[in-house]
Amino acid sequence: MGTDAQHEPPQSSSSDSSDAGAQTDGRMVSESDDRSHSESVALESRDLDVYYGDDQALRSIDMKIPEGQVTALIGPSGCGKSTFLRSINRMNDLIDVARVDGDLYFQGKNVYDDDVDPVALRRKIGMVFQKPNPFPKSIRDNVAYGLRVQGKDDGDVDEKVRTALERAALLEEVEDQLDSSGLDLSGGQQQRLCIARAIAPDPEVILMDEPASALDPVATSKIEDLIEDLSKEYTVVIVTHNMQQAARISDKTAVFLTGGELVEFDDTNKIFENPEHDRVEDYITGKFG
Ligand SMILES: Nc1ncnc2c1ncn2[C@@H]1O[C@H](COP(=O)(O)OP(=O)(O)OP(=O)(O)O)[C@@H](O)[C@H]1O
Repeated sequence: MGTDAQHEPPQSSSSDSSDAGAQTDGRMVSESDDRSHSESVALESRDLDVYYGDDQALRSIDMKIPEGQVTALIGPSGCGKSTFLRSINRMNDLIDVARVDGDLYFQGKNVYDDDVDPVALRRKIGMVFQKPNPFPKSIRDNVAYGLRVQGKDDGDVDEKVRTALERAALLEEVEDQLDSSGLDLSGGQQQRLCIARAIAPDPEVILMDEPASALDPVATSKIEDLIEDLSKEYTVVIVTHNMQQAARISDKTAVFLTGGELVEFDDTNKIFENPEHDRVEDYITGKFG
């Protein structure tokens, strides 16, 4: 990372919620938008490129992801949505051929700086995957695992496990079976268990890669309600193939198109009702993708 003015780190996203009407994403935030009152930046990518070997998957991505909101990443298959999501908490580090250029700021710090510990980073930026992947352990131990890896498993583990299950809208359904295997739950319950595991260590950000795509409509609807709830406490970034889902649950939408380009990023209503780019309109209206 350079030290010139162009590469000055952004101000850390404080919890200051007093700057309603402040400039964000180059636009004035309307005071009439309820959620904009607390719109500070949680994550910011600058000129982010990602390569797999010689193939470039993302091209010069600049994006400011607001704190305490749901940001949806949409676009056709292979356009780089998951790659971008994984670059936020350095999951791409686990792919041998992946290489990242550019900056990704979280709390005012470039997560690609040499002194950042990716494991510690992932405790603050949790992740939920497409396929529910509970451990072959009890429900309690699945959630407690999230605490254990953060060394927060002292004292009131049970209380913390219950709190996480409650936040994940699962407690009521599993209260009497905390010692049963997580694998015995339905797909939708397993996904909420994975969400409970991700939020147990109290992260700041939750990344979700198509978290409902393997679920039936009822389970999907529960996950969508949960995501909206979670955004009251966490910043949520979600990859989805389902445009109706993006329109229903997100505050901001980023549209990636083939070639790994971020074509448009704006309020979800604007993207779906009046996008700036014809290519985005074509995608939204199903002309391709
Ligand atoms: N582990 C990998 N090794 C090599 N190339 C990869 C790897 N993961 C992704 N790619 C390539 O990077 C590009 C972007 O993939 P990515 O999975 O990020 O897209 P996506 O928009 O999430 O796609 P989908 O909607 O199908 O999941 C694709 O061309 C893909 O083939």
